[in-house]
Amino acid sequence: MSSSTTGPVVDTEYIAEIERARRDLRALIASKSCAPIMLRLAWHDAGTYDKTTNTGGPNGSIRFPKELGHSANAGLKIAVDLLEPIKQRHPKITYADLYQLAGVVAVEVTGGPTIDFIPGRKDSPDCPEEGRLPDAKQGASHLRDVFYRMGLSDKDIVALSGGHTLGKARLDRSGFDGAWTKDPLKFDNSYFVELLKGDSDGLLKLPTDKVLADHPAFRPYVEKYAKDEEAFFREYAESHKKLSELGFTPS
Ligand SMILES: C=CC1=C(C)/C(=C/c2[nH]c(Cc3[nH]c(Cc4[nH]c(OC(C)(C)C)c(C)c4C=C)c(C)c3CCC(=O)O)c(CCC(=O)O)c2C)NC1=O
Ligand SMILES: [Fe+3]
Repeated sequence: MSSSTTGPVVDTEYIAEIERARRDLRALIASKSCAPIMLRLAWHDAGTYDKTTNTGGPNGSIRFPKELGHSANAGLKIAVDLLEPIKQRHPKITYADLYQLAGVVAVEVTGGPTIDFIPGRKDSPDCPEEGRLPDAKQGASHLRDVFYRMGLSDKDIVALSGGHTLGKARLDRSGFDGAWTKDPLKFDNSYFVELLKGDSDGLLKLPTDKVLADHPAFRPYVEKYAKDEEAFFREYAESHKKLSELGFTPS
């Protein structure tokens, strides 16, 4: 059976290859300062998961032009193309594993928490329909619809949104502009500190960011993470692992 149906055989050689790819990813991310877009790529591959149909999720399908063409994925071909040479150097590693490993490394090399990574995701030949990722212009019920569909919780919504500590929005991609934090290449809890400050000094807040501070179900987590970076790191690492393993049963 090919790995496309049963997934890769995760033997000692595959695990050794993963560690070699992890080193290549550290070098790539350091040389290109591309941690934010790598984290966004990992999320956008995983964030299409539907627990009811067990479709979508971290399966490498975002590499196909059809899914890259979805409006929420604008700009992500840059990340896919940056990773292709690493895929060629480590052909046994599935795209699904490579993209999630890139997201884990992106968080770690920018000062964020260590995230447990279990390999073995298989690549899918199928792309999910457009519209499964959240729309930044909507509010709490939309966020919950999307994240609950993935099998994630209110806590996951807030913790994962903390990933906006990295990177920036670009007008030509999403229509939004600017960074969420003062240091977009540092993974820390400043996203939550800025959220509680309200609109200030030219930093970005999407409608889906603002709702985290306004909605009673989300605000307690925002306050917790703004006050206690270790708690944010701990709970972010749990949510990141959960999202990166949607639909995947680590063996
Ligand atoms: C919770 C809802 C949510 C929404 C609606 C969202 C939307 C969103 N996220 C980003 C960029 C964006 N997003 C992210 C991490 C990210 N993104 C993301 O939402 C998903 C995937 C579920 C949509 C999750 C769950 C995570 C968590 C780590 C990074 C690191 C960057 C900066 C990328 C860069 O600098 O190039 C943009 C700007 C795209 C651009 O202009 O290049 C937008 C519009 N991000 C959100 O969190
Ligand atoms: Fe985002």
